[in-house]
Amino acid sequence: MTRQQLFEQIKEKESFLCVGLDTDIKKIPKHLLDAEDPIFEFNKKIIDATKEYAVAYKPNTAFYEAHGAKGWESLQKTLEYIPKDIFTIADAKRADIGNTSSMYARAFFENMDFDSVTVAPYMGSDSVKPFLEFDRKWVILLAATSNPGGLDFQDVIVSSDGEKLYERVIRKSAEWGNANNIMYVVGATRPEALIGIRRLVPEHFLLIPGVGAQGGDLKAVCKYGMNKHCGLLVNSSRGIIYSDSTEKFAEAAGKEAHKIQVEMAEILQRL
Ligand SMILES: O=c1ccn([C@@H]2O[C@H](COP(=O)(O)O)[C@@H](O)[C@H]2O)c(=O)[nH]1
Repeated sequence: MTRQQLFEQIKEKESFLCVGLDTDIKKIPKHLLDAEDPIFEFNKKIIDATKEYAVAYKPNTAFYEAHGAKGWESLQKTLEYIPKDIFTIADAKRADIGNTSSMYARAFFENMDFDSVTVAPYMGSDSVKPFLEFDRKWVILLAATSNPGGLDFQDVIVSSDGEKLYERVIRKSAEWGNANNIMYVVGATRPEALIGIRRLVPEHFLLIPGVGAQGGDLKAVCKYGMNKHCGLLVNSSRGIIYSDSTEKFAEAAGKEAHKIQVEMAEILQRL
């Protein structure tokens, strides 16, 4: 998917909501467990109930990989079920030496046809560049993550002018691609980081996880992170998909997604 197509989705739906499909077999309603593929059944209903409000879906691959070959199958079926005009993110946090990264890229972009994959930057340019060789595909690079331990390394000062490691990651990696093929992950739990990040990459999309279950604040994220085209995809996983554990789970997820979309529409109108 191109940047322009993503802008159009955001405008049309008045939303920059990404629904996280972190589907945990232990948390899905019991009545689905009799289905042949309970994870896919759950995802189908969540997608049906939220697709009007979402511009992106982000399955975290860990929840599928944990089930081996059957889990990969559930992931593939889920990907195929997502409407084609909605942006898809394989949250896999990959990267390795160059030839291995090429294989990861093929797995998510050729074999599975995701629009994007999350990539860990720690191994540097040759580990990231193979992901950038695919037309209309995106790398979403981890920058300032939402978890408390993110501060352990990402905030270490790496130069005499006070540059932090996550800022170095963004500044350097922005030279490997551009705003049409690189996004950055910034946690909603640290909106203050967005001020400096926007100075480094004013035009790039930012993927923001951490609203909902992790307590991040949507308004603060928008205040510091939005650019004139929006430039944000804000993810909520557990806060939406597990808002109810009864047979009405999908309806509840739809309501939760709608509530966030209404808030987003108000913010977008002020742009
Ligand atoms: O910094 C990061 C990077 C990735 N994630 C992922 O996003 C979702 C968040 O789930 P919630 O249930 O909405 O908390 C999950 O897949 C994480 O692995 C993140 O949270 N923070």
